[in-house]
Amino acid sequence: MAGNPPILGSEPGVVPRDKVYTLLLRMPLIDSNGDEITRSLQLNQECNPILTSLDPLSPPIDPLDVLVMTSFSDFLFLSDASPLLRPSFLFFIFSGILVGYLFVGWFRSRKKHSLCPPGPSGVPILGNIFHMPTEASWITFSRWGEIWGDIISVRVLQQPIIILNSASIATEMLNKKSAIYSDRPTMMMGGELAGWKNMLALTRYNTHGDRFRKYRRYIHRVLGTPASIEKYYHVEEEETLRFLRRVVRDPDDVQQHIRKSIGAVVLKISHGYNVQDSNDPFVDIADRANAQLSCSLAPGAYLVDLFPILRHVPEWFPFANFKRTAASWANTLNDVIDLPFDFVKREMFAGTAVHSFTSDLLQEDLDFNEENIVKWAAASLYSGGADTSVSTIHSFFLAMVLYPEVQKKAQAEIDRVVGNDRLPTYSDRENLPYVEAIISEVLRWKPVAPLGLPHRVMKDDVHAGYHIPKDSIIIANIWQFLHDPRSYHDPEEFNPERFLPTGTRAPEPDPRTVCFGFGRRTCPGIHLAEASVYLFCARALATLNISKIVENGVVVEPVCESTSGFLSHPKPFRCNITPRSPKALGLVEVAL
Ligand code: HEM
Repeated sequence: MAGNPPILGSEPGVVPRDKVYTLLLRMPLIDSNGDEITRSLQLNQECNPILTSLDPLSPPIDPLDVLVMTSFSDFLFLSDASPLLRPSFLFFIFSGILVGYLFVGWFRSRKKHSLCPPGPSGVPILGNIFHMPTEASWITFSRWGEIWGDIISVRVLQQPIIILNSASIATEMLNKKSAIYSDRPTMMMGGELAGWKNMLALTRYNTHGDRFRKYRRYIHRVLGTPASIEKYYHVEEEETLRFLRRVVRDPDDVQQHIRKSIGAVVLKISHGYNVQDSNDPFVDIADRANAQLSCSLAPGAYLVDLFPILRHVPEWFPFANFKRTAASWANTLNDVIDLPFDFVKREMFAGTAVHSFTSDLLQEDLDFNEENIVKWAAASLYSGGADTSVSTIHSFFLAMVLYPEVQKKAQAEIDRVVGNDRLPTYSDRENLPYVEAIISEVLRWKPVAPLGLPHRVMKDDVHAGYHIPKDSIIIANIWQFLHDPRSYHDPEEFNPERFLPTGTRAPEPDPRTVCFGFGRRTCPGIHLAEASVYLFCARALATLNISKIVENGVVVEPVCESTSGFLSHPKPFRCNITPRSPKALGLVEVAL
């Protein structure tokens, strides 16, 4: 090979096709004297590397001397001018490396895996990848429980996953040993590429423990006890009233009305922001961001979550749509983080800010880092609080359509305790045990997060005699805990009575011990969620009749299914909603 061939990318037009291909190295190669040897690497037709020194007079360098210093990822491919650089070739090299990597991982993990909990047997290297359900995983995991027991292990590629099918095992493991079970796995698509990793729900406990504790401390100060929620009761009361009014005027879009009102409650608490009646920019963008997060967390939706190495694929690469999607999600996320925060700062500057999570914390003398933590903690409230309570309240409406006798009983209790001259308030709650039992039953019947959020164990552990390898993902099958016939009689049935003790029967377990998660990751919004769900349900029962639609004399059965994402919602269903009486309508229409 004569002379110095041009470096691809700098002069792509003069590349001698099919003769020699030059790749730029991401890092220059340095010899033992610290001198730079070369910035490029060439491949001859047989793909053998030729390294040309920076000094044109010195002979070519033996690649064996220096190639060990590089790795595949150190090469920056600059041209598609040659067959070697075409996507098919890159794909071939890439696949080879991937298979090698997986094989070594599989070989190493094989022995340890034999001590893990039982589970469906997988295939070499890929493990149980083909067993993993993509729809309603909680049902499949429950069925596996019937075969392999309460603690199951599977492996997806090299990733061990432990599935818990018993509430007591989850409590023993995730609550009692929370010091090692509180991390989250890396979520490559949503967390790393789109940037959600800074939200509390995805924050790593292992590597970002300080940040995690600050988030939790700040949120605890504002929402940590039932008493701390009391100062937001007026917000809940106003929003439930707006909600009822919207439902009475437009009963066909109840889910949208719930979403808007719950969004308004959370934004008021997190940023002191008053939501507009329609097309509110903050609610719209936050809902879009939440939908994107939910999409990114759906198991198996993105290959990059299974093959994290794919994150290095450049955006222009064929099949790299996920990179472009992640970039667009990152933009939505930036808006959701920055816009409401900037709003608070503007209001504070103008002296018109009202009390809120963000404005209260910004009163303190915070440095840039602390301010950033407040900003993300406030956004974490919205992302954690909006969709969850919406799903629970929507499930309540579904239950009332399907179980009219339950509705009548609750209305009778409200009429007896509250009367019909006013709406129920928080002070009535302790005198409304049947309404309280309905709320417990909704939380049990259709849990919002059927598999919670995944935990990750930070150390090797032994639990119930099984080896739980460090870095395993732990999935608590909350749906199964709440539908376990060992704890709940006739679990598919919506039956609030199960929570009311009789002379001969103790109440069944309170779903709150599991439906809000475990250990140091337990939902920090539990008291706010409880307050919202209670008031929305009690006031809806006091003022509305919710029933099946009758069309041409035929009763239309509502759809009674749930969506499959990591947050599960009732699928859209039709129902008939009317004011209970002219007096109830008057209470709803009262001026705010
Ligand atoms: C019915 C309503 C709700 C349910 C059933 C629910 C359930 C859950 C569950 C299961 C988790 C995961 C816990 C774990 O990893 O073990 C969680 C986390 C979380 N929830 Fe809730 N939640 C609800 C409402 C709320 C509300 C109203 C807020 C805030 C205003 C909120 C904020 C959060 C946050 C920030 C996390 C992440 C905590 C962390 O990772 O440390 N949630 N929730």
